[in-house]
Order: sequence, then structure tokens, then C-alpha cells
Amino acid sequence: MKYTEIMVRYGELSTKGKNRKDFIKQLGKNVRSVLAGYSDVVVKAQRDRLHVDLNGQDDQPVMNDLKRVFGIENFYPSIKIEKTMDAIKTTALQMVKEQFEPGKTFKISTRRQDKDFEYHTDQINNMLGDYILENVDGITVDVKNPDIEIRVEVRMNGAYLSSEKIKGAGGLPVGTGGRATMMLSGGIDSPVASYMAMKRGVKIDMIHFYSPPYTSEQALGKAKQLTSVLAKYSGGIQFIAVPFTEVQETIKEKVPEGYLMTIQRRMMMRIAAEITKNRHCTGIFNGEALGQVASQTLESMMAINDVTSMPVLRPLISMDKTDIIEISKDIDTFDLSVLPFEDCCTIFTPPAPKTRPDLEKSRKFEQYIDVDGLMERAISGMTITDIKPGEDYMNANAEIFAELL
Ligand SMILES: Nc1ncnc2c1ncn2[C@@H]1O[C@H](COP(=O)(O)OP(=O)(O)OP(=O)(O)O)[C@@H](O)[C@H]1O
Repeated sequence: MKYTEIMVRYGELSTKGKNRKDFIKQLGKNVRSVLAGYSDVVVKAQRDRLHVDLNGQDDQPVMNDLKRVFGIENFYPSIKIEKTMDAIKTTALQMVKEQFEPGKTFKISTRRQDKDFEYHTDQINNMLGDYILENVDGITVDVKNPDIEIRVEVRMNGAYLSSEKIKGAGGLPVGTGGRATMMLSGGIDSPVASYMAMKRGVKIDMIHFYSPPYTSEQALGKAKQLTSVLAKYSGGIQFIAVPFTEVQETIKEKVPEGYLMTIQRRMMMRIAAEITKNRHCTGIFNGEALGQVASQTLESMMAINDVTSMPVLRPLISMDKTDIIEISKDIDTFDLSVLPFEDCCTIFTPPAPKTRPDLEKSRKFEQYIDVDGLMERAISGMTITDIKPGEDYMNANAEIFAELL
């Protein structure tokens, strides 16, 4: 069946009362941005549903892209036909026949927007139901739990029929939950945390620390590539690369070995908090999960969090690694995350970092370095890239990558 339109049902929006208008507007904007590559497609965000008019565009790629947009509960590929009972009957029968197998049940659900149409809702349901029963041997009606549901909408500009129901990404439209920064490494966890932040409607800017020459161009390319995969869920993400070499070298020189990791993380957090404030964002997300590594004990989090009053949000805090990996596979970041390029946190890692750093000692050892000067120089060296969904930051260096793998 060649579909002409995709009808989108809103997710949690329907429960949001007075914010509903903003949510619908934002979702419309997000859907338009994700489908911008299809020049013929027209998106209309209306009060109770959103309509994607395909205008001859193949439905499959559009539906694949729609599956990633947060704020959509379900969508229904539909076909627009002439607004006559004959046309409705013929198309409904064709739809049923495409799905019918012996023993299957069906139901007709009609909505009528055009109050001047010659039949009202119950009449349409009955007439169509009878027609299907007469023409499909062995089929029966089940109004509670049908195997096949044919939805008929009689609108002002035509009749629309749909049957397939496709599950959307759920969540809230990105942009309705405020704006925050995300500390993105090249690992498995922070891309998953980014996805979860965006799913709750938060628009994120990525902050990535890198330390040339200890970290390579490829490691930076990998973090950008992860961002371009994640941008498919939100349509465009700003990627902020912050040089961290001087900070790390200074800490290595001045701070006792057991506290290298804690002081590095405190500096990362300070710089991230300053960037977050300057960009008028109101929180910092990261990919920490309790107990995973030395920096992710409660004591460690307290020692690192000490440097800012900005909310630090950790969507993965109580998740098991296996569950995080499962999500990273689902959202297509896993294969990239496991590419073996070093992160700046893995260089200068002492053999035995303090897993339960002392807060007072952390504060004291930090005084051995010029916190303000280091912060200022790192922030003034940052670069910002606008990353679009699906943009390629890896293949340009394909040969170098192949050698490294
Ligand atoms: N180079 C970096 N730039 C920005 N943030 C970072 C960087 N390295 C680590 N982080 C942040 O600190 C968190 C903890 O990092 P860590 O390396 O301790 O743990 P991890 O479990 O390996 O995390 P990930 O899988 O996200 O790398 C990361 O999830 C990320 O939010």
C-alpha cells in the first residue's frame, strides 16, 4: 500500500495542560528539522495530531527518521482517498486482505471531522464492518482486542485510512525541558546519558575535554561522530572542545599521585560549570554510574561536586553496565564507543587513584595549582562546532583509523 500521509499521535504532551501549545510547536519544529532533507514533505502540527504529508516521498525512510523524534507516542501511515463510501469500502477491504490470516479478528474505528458527510460515525463503522464480513471469509469482529484495526478519518479535505500502528520514541520534545550541557567522553556511558537527557526534553550542548598530543585527532573525531549520531534524536548539537593539556600537565607536576584523578575531575567540573553558566544553561549532565570506577564512588562524587552549585545530573546513576550497553546498541553509539581511542581521563591515571578521596585534602591539594589561570586559558582555547545529524567526522580519516584498529 502506498501511503500518502503519516499521522502522528502526541505522547505525554496530552497531559501537559497549559504547556500543550508550546510542546506542539516545539515538536513540529523538531519534526521539520529531522525531515528537512525531504524537500517535498510538509509537516502540519495541529492541536490533537501532527500530520506529515508525504507528497509522493517514499514512506519508509521518513518513518525511520520519525522513530527517533522524542514526544511521539505512536504514528500511523495513512492513505488519503476520495471522500465517498465506495472508495472507503474498497480501500478498507484491501487493507484488511493484506493482513488477514484465518482466525484473525478486526475492528473499524471512525472519526468524523466533516459533520456534513452523509453518514455519521456509527453508520460508517457498521456499513464498513458488514462489507468486510461479507467479503473476507472466516473473519470475525472483536472490538476490544482486534488483530486488525482499520482507522477511518473523514476530514474536510478527504478520507484517510490507516491500519499499521508504529511505536514512536516516547519522551518529551527536545527543547521543552530547558537547556543543559553534557560532559561527553568517547566512552559508552556518556552518549547513553545524552540520549536519556534528550528523551526528557532537554536540549544539550556537548562539552568534550581533549589533551593533544596525548590524545589524538581520531579521539576528537570519535567524540564528534558520537555527537552526530545523537543529533539524529534532536536535530543539531553544538560541540564544545576544550583543551585540557595544560591543566593535566600542571596537576601531574604539582599534586600528590593519589589525588591526580580527583583534582583533574574537579577542574573538568569547574570549567564545565563556567561554560554552562556563560551559555545560560541550567545544569550539567554526565555519564557517571555509581560504583563503576574509582571516580564514581559517593565520596568521589562529593569531592568533585564540591566545586559548583550548578545541578549535576547523572541519568545512569543506578544502572547496571549491561543495561547501559544494551541502550548504546539500540541507539547506534556502541560500535563507535568501543573504538580504541584514548580519552584524556585515561592518560595520567595513577595506578592507584583514591577511591574515597577526602574532601579537605582535595581542597588543599588544589591550592598547589593556579586554578583561575588554568581555567581561563582552557576556556579561551575552546572551539565550537555545529554538528548536524548524521554528519561524518570519521571517514575523512578512514585510512588512519584502519591502521589503528
Ligand atoms: N574527555 C572528557 N570530556 C568530557 N567529559 C568527560 C570526559 N571524560 C569523562 N567525562 C565525563 O565523566 C564521566 C565519567 O567518566 P569516566 O571516564 O570516569 O567513566 P566512564 O564510565 O568510562 O564514562 P564514559 O563511558 O562516558 O567514558 C563521563 O561519563 C563523562 O560524562
